[in-house]
Amino acid sequence: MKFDVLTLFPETFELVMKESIIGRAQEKGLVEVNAIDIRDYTKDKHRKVDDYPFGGGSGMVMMCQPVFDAFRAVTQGLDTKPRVIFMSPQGRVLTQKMAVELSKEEHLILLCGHYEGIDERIIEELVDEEISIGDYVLTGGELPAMVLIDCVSRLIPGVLSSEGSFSDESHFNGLLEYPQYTRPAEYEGRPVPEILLSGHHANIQKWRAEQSLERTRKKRPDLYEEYLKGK
Ligand SMILES: NC(=O)c1ccc(NC2CCCC2)nc1
Repeated sequence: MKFDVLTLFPETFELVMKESIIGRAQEKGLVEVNAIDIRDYTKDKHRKVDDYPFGGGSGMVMMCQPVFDAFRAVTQGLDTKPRVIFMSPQGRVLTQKMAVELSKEEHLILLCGHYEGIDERIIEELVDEEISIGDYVLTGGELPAMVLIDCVSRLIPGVLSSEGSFSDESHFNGLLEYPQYTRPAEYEGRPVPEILLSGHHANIQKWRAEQSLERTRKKRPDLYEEYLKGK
């Protein structure tokens, strides 16, 4: 899986994306994250990437030319146009289901805006879909892009050592995950639920399924409703 990220802050990506799981996935050649500096594609000597909004208003807007040319540089020579995602508060809110879909793509281009936004013609012409990581506004699309890369990459076979653990994790089966415990069996007088020490795998599985249902009903009644409908 290849992510080409069009951004004004490529170094932020290199820092975060070479760490831990994503870093190891890149070393294994399972994931490739390229940060492309939009500013490298400006045409003027001041490397200008933004300008005042037509019609007035506060803040600056990212201009078309550097983004169009950065996009063309990334896509030239490709026989198919990769899916282009603009990280935006107006986008479809990212869910685990969407992450599973996206993890099946070979190549994604993520566009990170800054300032007050980007020229609408970029969205009309280049963007296939807008994705949001939640209903709040950020100063840039870089953090949302890193969130998307993280939750998509971990679904790619070989990226996580403990594969197959997806079926139980939160949101995978539409429910929240059961509680997790590790050694010691008692910490400052707080015991681990007996059932987990019993070695009865069938009973443990049953207990975990009940816990998932119970905590989803309590913490996320919306998901619980969905889950009951789907049954
Ligand atoms: N909720 C989000 O995923 C999100 C994405 C981008 C953003 N800000 C960017 C969008 C264009 C200029 C700054 N804010 C919020």
